[in-house]
Amino acid sequence: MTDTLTLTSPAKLNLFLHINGRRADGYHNLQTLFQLLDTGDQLTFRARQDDTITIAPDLPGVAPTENLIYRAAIALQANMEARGLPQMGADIHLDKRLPMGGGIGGGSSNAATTLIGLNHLWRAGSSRKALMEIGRTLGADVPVFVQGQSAWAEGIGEQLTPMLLPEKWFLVLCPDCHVSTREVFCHKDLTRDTRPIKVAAFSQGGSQNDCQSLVRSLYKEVDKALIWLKKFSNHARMTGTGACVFAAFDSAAKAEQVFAQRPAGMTGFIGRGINKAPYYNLIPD
Ligand SMILES: C[C@@](CO)(OP(=O)(O)O)[C@H](O)COP(=O)(O)OP(=O)(O)OC[C@H]1O[C@@H](n2ccc(N)nc2=O)[C@H](O)[C@@H]1O
Ligand SMILES: Nc1ncnc2c1ncn2[C@@H]1O[C@H](COP(=O)(O)OP(=O)(O)O)[C@@H](O)[C@H]1O
Repeated sequence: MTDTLTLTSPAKLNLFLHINGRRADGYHNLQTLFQLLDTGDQLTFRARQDDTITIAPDLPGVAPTENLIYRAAIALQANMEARGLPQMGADIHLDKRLPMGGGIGGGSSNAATTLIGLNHLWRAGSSRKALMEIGRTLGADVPVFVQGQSAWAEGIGEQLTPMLLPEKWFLVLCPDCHVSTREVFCHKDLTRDTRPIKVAAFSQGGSQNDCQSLVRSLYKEVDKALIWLKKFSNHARMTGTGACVFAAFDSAAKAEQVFAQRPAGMTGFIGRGINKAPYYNLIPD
């Protein structure tokens, strides 16, 4: 076993997102289908013999101790301490490729990849389930990335059923605006009373993103991107609480052909849907 490890931290899309109600603690019960993508950030972990955690480079607008990578490393250290295991540290390099705050889960994915990578490097011996529990304390979307499989999710996103989805090619557009997840969930006009559906209803086309109409009305950039993408796909949709929007295609060539025609100044990427994250086999079940 070496003391350096490089992992891809994948993006996700919410193929649909239904909000079924608000809980007493303010969080929302939802149903969603998480599709993992092969596109992601690159994280390199180098083990240290002392207990220091360093992360380079800094993320613009994120205090070093608020970086989800740091918070994940500290949470794993605390868990190891509670289990009487020796403390170790790490120098972590982040090659950030995914846009932040776009509803593609980059921060949550970075946290999950850190838990998995450091669990391996530090020989912490935690199970997938135990790491998912730690992940839950860091954010609603972290457990699905720790589980490392495309999945149907309920509850606040933590009740997960792995799904085998067709591995399509997704064109993702990233409108130039930052949508706060919290702002959307707190908004008085958010649709939050969608009736729960069964998994099969999704494949019959009975689904939507309940945040989409609200976010379109608040952010004209999202509205414009969706209007444009709908010219090429009837199923173009927003992911999570936005701002990114996506459409699925049967081939890379078709996705690239559409992407090449994108409006001037519009950024985005093409990613292949994957059913398992690249680091899936790093943790024993
Ligand atoms: C709704 C999703 C769909 O994937 O949106 P995106 O963030 O990906 O856009 C996620 O579950 C978000 O997960 P995550 O981004 O980890 O959310 P958290 O940090 O746990 O919560 C941010 C804020 O969103 C609200 N929140 C989040 C999840 C949830 N089920 N109900 C909520 O009400 C809460 O106000 C919370 O303070
Ligand atoms: N390592 C990280 N990568 C991305 N965002 C991070 C990270 N650590 C903290 N954040 C914060 O989390 C927010 C949400 O990030 P991200 O998961 O990329 O978006 P979303 O939840 O919309 O999919 C960011 O705007 C940023 O302030």
